[in-house]
Amino acid sequence: MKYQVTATRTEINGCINLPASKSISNRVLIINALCYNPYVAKNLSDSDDTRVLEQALFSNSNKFDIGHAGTAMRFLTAFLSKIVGEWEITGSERMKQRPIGILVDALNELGARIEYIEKDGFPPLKIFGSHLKGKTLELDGSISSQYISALLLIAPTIENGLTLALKGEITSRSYIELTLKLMARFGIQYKWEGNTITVPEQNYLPGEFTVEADWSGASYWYQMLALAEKGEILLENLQIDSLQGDANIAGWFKQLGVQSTQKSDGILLSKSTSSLPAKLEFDFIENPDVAQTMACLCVAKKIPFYFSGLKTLKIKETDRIAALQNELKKFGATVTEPAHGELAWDGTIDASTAEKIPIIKTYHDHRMALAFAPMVLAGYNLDIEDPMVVTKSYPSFWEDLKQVGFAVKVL
Ligand SMILES: O=C(O)C1=C[C@@H](OP(=O)(O)O)[C@@H](O)[C@H](O)C1
Ligand SMILES: C=C(OP(=O)(O)O)C(=O)O
Repeated sequence: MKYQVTATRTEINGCINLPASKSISNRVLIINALCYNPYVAKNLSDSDDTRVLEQALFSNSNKFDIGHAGTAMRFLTAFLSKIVGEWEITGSERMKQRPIGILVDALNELGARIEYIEKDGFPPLKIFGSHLKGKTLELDGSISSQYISALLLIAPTIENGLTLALKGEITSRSYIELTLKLMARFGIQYKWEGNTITVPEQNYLPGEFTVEADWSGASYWYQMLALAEKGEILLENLQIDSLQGDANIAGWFKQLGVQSTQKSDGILLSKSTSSLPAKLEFDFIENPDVAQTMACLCVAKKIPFYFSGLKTLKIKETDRIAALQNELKKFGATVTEPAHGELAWDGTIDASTAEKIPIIKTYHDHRMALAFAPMVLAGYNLDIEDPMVVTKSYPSFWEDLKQVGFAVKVL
């Protein structure tokens, strides 16, 4: 199936009820399971990634298929390692290509027994859960912060707690901070000094919790407002003062003419008259999930860019570097990869590769659909292939677009 997306006007106005953060939801689900919390978290995400984790945690089976959900795969692997029993976790074909060896080695060192069912270093996994004993582990922090978060979440419940000595350049540090801040909300004490995080053995304190609106999902509305000629969007329940690292984008978008004003019921996005920068440079090491938003925005606005901190993009839902290069070419933009983890564009549009109605491939990656659809506000007509990929993080995206006046037609 394809969607044909068209902007019926160049102004957008409306109130958007954003999805809840799947990153927060999935951490709270694990914490609640670890402390038998009698309170169900409020405003849990309705995304696929949260649904699969919730289903696994409340299932009577010992075999789980978590589809495309990276956090569910990593967090559940750590969680099941300390639950006595035999478990199997698998996922989508892509999940079977996303590495998990660093986490598996760490858990095996703590006393679990995890075996690879197909290929060494990758899901699916067979887990023989047992009593884990904590120690100091050296861990490569440069591949995915999700391994670190997975270990931290179970750390207080392991005999003697856990100390992680992180090696290499730490990627997605804001997500490690998110994990620790949420653990602290449930009573956990920890120390983070230099590259060493120590979590003593202790009990999580059950309690009530409400999940925040999703800042990565908000990025598409910032992008739309930056592209629209006029308009105002209220992002309901979104808070500038957030646990999520992607709240950084409120600052980034100032230079792109989008103003964020905190209101009692959310953040009001409005247009300011500031002139656009001649070139944009961003480091995505803390914010990998908004790289596609910014790349599509720059091409639509014809702003040359140099992006760094993108090394982990090749092992996400798809190889996002290649996916961006392939699809932005359909707009005439040749985006280069000057070095591993970098993307650059000189602002040139090559008419010979620009397509009249680009048909955007989504590669099983929600963020390809979410980041490309807003480009229609720059005057393009687009077709988006396999548009329901958005349910991984933002199930109501197409409905929200229609609500503010976009035409979305099934082809
Ligand atoms: O912990 C999390 O909730 C996440 C961490 C990040 O992954 P990496 O640490 O693999 O970069 C991010 O890209 C992902 O969408 C969610
Ligand atoms: C990378 C993402 O998710 P995950 O790694 O949890 O599959 C994402 O949502 O952009």
